[in-house]
Amino acid sequence: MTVTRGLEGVVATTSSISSIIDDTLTYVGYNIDDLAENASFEEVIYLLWHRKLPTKAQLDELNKQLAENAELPKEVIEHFKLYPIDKVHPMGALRTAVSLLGLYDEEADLMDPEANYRKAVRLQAKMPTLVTTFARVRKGLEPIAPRKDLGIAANFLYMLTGNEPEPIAIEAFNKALVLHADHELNASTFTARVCVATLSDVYSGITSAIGALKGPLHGGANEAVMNMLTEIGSVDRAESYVREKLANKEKIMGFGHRVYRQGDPRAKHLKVMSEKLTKLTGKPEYYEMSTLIEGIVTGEKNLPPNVDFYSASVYDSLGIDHDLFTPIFAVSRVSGWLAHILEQYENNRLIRPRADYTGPGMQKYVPVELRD
Ligand SMILES: CC(=O)SCCNC(=O)CCNC(=O)[C@H](O)C(C)(C)COP(=O)(O)OP(=O)(O)OC[C@H]1O[C@@H](n2cnc3c(N)ncnc32)[C@H](O)[C@@H]1OP(=O)(O)O
Ligand SMILES: O=C([O-])CC(=O)C(=O)O
Repeated sequence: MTVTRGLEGVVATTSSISSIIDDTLTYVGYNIDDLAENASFEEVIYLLWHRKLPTKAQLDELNKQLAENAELPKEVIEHFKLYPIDKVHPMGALRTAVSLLGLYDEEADLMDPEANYRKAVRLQAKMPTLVTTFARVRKGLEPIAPRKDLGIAANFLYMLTGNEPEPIAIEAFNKALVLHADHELNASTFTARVCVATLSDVYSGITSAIGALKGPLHGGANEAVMNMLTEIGSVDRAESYVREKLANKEKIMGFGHRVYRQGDPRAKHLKVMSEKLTKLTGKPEYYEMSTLIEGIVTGEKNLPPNVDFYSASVYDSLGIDHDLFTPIFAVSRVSGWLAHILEQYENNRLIRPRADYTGPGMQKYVPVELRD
């Protein structure tokens, strides 16, 4: 048996959702650069789920469905209040809450394609509300209900604070949502597909995917980047900090990628937003620190920044708590996970690879009282 560690380079499925070819990322053939500059997150959701951009009427209909489904069952809000709030990471809360949502969805185990699509709409609609509601409940604040007249980016920021966000904040947040929406067969998407390939339900698939995204080698890296910037604290400390880490063979969060070699095409959009927003909010040092770190890591290790690196200072500039960064990734990526889950159901085969056994050879069972 040949083992490919971490399944690097292994092609495990066909998919018509997104592609990474020669370091270029496309969603259904649309270059991510084009989408980041021009598209709303809702248009991208439609694109991923239907493999075409919506007409105005189709987009209006999707927006209406999302708005109608954004409120949470009151039981889920009450459940948040039972969590050991000061010990719970919001990704753990989100993973649990999505699983709980499944219990209140009468169609949870209904397997026909229309029912699965309806569940996709309901889950996508509720993800921002789950994150913002938990963020408020844990601070002892009243949850703020979603508004029907706001898109997902504006609504998220509104539900978090109760204030209507500035246009620049909506633009930045929408761009981040567009950039994180899908990424071929990344670890969390693969997890979702493995789960539903057993013909398990959509909620189980998304719950599993959230668990995989949480890790710091994947979506959890954006929070880890912010922790690093906070720990460094000032621009003059950045160089020695990073050089010491590299000398100790420690990883610098937000750098490197399993697939990209020349660089992650999403990072440059977030870098531009980070420069703009950190200046506007009077915290340019986070951008300056980031560019300095980028120069060192790229120079020393030839590792360019990935999507998580500049998203950290963007979200921080928007006044968002650092442990909500990865849940925000999930608010966006759930669109891709759902697209992949629906695609998996359409042409399903159980995903079950093999392991090359390296344990002991055949052994004889010895009763417990005779064992040394
Ligand atoms: C949305 C996303 O999921 S994007 C990725 C987010 N994750 C991070 O930013 C965490 C930091 N980055 C990493 O851990 C890795 O680059 C990964 C997990 C993203 C990709 O990893 P892989 O392709 O498996 O590379 P692997 O971890 O085997 O590293 C290969 C070599 O590069 C080094 N390397 C990789 N990333 C980094 C890094 N961020 N900092 C320093 N060195 C690194 C490794 O130490 C290793 O060196 P060695 O060969 O001397 O032992
Ligand atoms: O593709 C990957 O391995 C990780 C990544 O960048 C993503 O999920 O956006």
